[in-house]
Amino acid sequence: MQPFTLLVLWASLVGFVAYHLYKLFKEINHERKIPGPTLLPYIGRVHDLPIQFMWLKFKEWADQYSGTNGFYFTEMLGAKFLIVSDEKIAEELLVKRAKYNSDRPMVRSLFDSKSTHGSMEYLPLMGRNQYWARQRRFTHSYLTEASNAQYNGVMYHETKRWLVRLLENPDDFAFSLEDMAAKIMCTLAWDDTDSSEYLSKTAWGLLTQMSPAGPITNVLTPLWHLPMIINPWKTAERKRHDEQQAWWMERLTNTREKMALGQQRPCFTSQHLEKGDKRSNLSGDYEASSVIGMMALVGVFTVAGPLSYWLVSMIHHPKWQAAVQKEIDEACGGRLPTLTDTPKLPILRACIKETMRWRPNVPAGVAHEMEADDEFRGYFLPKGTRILPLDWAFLRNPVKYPDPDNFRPERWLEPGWPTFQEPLSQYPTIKGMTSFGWGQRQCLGQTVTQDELIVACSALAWCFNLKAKKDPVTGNELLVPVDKCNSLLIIKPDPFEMAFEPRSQARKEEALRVWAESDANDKREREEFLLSAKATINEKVEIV
Ligand code: HEM
Repeated sequence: MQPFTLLVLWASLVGFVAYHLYKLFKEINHERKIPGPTLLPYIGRVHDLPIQFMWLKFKEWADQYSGTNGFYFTEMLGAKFLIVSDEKIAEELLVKRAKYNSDRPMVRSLFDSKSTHGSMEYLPLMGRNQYWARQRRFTHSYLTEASNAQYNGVMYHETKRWLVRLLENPDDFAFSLEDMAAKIMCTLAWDDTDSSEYLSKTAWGLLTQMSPAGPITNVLTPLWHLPMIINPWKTAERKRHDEQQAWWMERLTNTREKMALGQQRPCFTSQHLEKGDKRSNLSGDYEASSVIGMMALVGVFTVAGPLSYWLVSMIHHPKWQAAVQKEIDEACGGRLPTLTDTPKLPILRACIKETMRWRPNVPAGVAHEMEADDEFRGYFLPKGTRILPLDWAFLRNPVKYPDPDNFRPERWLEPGWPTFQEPLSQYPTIKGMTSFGWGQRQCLGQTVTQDELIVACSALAWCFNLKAKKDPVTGNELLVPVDKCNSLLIIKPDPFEMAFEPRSQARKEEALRVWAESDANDKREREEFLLSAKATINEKVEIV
């Protein structure tokens, strides 16, 4: 071919592509479109959205584009996002229009995250389908029953164990904190505290896999479709998934075996197996092991986040730490607080709530996916749009939360602040915070979270002065960062060092004593249970 002909062909091709891209650019950025950052054809806005601390960029765009709407639009590799920065809009879209705005977007790096094909594995990620409906009912009833019945004892027991672990090995606090949350969930799910370490491991495994900051296939989604043989992401996920499911199933099978021997104390799994599948509509063992496993798993990183931030906020705000300690000492007369003291502890509750406002642990929010086209405030929203309720923006609204960047628990305690509510025996409460999500998908763990935080944070205040650690060489205080954290969907602070100073020798001794007593009671109850099981079996054998 002649060079001139080649040149003309090239020029035509480049011209065609440029015209096509320009047309597309005009189309996706047309005037009547919902405001938002300028989009590029095909990639939308993926090029300058950082994977790390994504919620900060979303908030920056909200300040630029939300205006009086309280929302803006963006796109990433074809996925459409309506980012909501005003909680009243979230209420309208996700509560009032919940009927068709309660689906979930697919998580690319999980197999069948929405259970569209019947995997039945991850309740919080499921589409709005039959599995979600029955598992939500199941989870709700088990968590409610647990809160009405036995779980306070489990929380007290594990908190006492934690205090002693902190006394004996304070430098391991990040591990023992999470392990305490895991032990509570393991006791509720299977009455088996030995599983806690593995539960935490699987919890972080799943959380990483489903987060945009996890495998690259969550952002560059086409990579997921490479053939298995050259696809390291799929291979790794297959292994993680299969191990996790096998472990959940093994927990259920072990429970059943122990029940047959009369050696299983009550727990979610034994309760379910006793009732049988019909009562709950679950399809069988696989689904039951998954819904219970998922409940246990979710209860680890969700509670570990605010509890870790509690340490950070107390170290940085000694005045509030002293106020919480004084309140507890006066209300409880020197003994370890319990949940029955809650109405008398508004300062404690205010500091917990303010910690969750100041450092929310799901800062980007959890997306809902639209199941139908909709018209909202004069704008067209196509089916499949992901509605992201940006919690970081809600909780930094300067009208509702004056001085939003600072830790100000008085906003919950003093008349004159927009968020003040009476009576203080009931408020502040973390239940209903925007951080727990919206409408039909609202979090089912609010009571567990509130109870666990009250028990654990009050126990810390009762036993310790939480302080910065001193450098052994220079004697200078080691900085505890306030803004260093991971970037997963649910966050916690990066590892830091701190000191747990017992408030007095007497408190230290009392903490050791109450744990020894609780441990001895627990062991005695377990032995008695096993003895009575043995006696029942012997009786049955004699009768036969
Ligand atoms: C600080 C603690 C927690 C926070 C901030 C939190 C936050 C959330 C959020 C934002 C959602 C999604 C809501 C939506 O889509 O609108 C959610 C769902 C859920 N949460 Fe929590 N959560 C916490 C603790 C827990 C705990 C301790 C449990 C259980 C033991 C739990 C169980 C669930 C379940 C099962 C769902 C799925 C609900 C559904 O999809 O229908 N959460 N949570």
